Amino acid sequence: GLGFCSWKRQRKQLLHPLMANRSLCMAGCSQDASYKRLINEGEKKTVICIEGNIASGKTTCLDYFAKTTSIEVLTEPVPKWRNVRGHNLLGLMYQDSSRWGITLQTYIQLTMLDQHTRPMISPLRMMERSIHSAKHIFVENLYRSGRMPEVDYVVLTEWFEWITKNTDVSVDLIVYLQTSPETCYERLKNRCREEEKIIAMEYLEAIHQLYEEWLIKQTLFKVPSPVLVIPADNDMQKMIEKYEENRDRILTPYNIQHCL
Ligand SMILES: Nc1ncnc2c1ncn2[C@@H]1O[C@H](COP(=O)(O)OP(=O)(O)O)[C@@H](O)[C@H]1O
Ligand SMILES: Nc1ccn([C@H]2C[C@H](O)[C@@H](COP(=O)(O)O)O2)c(=O)n1
Repeated sequence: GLGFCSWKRQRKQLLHPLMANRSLCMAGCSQDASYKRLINEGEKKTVICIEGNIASGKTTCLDYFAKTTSIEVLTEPVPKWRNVRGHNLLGLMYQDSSRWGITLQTYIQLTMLDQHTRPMISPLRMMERSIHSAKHIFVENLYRSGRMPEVDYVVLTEWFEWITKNTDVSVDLIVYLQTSPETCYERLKNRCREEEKIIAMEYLEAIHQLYEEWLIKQTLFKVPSPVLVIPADNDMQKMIEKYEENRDRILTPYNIQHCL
């Protein structure tokens, strides 16, 4: 019928050395989500999310693919987070995360929903992060570290669950730029974003641990798609080589490759 992969083919993907383990349930969820999009829009569209710690090189990676392909590239809407009708939510959050963490994350959830659901202008969309990592990494970290009250966490969770059930925020492939927190710390200092000057090594370590639990160990929350892991501690030249080596795997996710 629609040409989706069989379970057998989905499972073969586990054999690729760069692919992180994934549960059987995930494969089903991914199929359902893709199916929903296909029904809704009449043609297959593919969404690839670039994930990784703060300053791991996601924007740089997206810029590279934006320059070398004709796909649609959506960077994280950080400018919006820095200026919501004159309010800098990112700055407020870093000044006082217990007070403003919930405010920032509520707005990030909205802006990521907007990114996921806006009409696609090309058959292939590459996004920086996703509504999934906003919830499973950043909200989770605020809650676990005692900087988000349980009542705020459960309200955000209810919103997130409603969104994932009732809208199409599906993802076909997660590309995880896997870095050490030390590398991110160095890159963060070089990037020198004003609001982030306060970020300590411990914060990057906590985000790193959550990413590893979510995408590598797959023990945190359900992963919404297959995961391609690209070690990303290397210099720019080496990273470009890795992007080229993985170009086909990134731009033609396995479940799409075998079903067209
Ligand atoms: N492979 C790399 N080696 C050294 N510096 C890098 C590399 N990739 C990105 N950078 C630099 O590190 C900083 C963070 O990169 P960026 O792409 O903005 O990360 P992210 O979008 O993940 O936060 C930027 O100043 C960028 O120029
Ligand atoms: N859900 C999120 C997403 C991002 N942030 C913060 C982390 C960074 O300071 C900034 C942008 O992230 P980057 O692209 O540099 O990795 O936004 C957050 O607090 N919550």
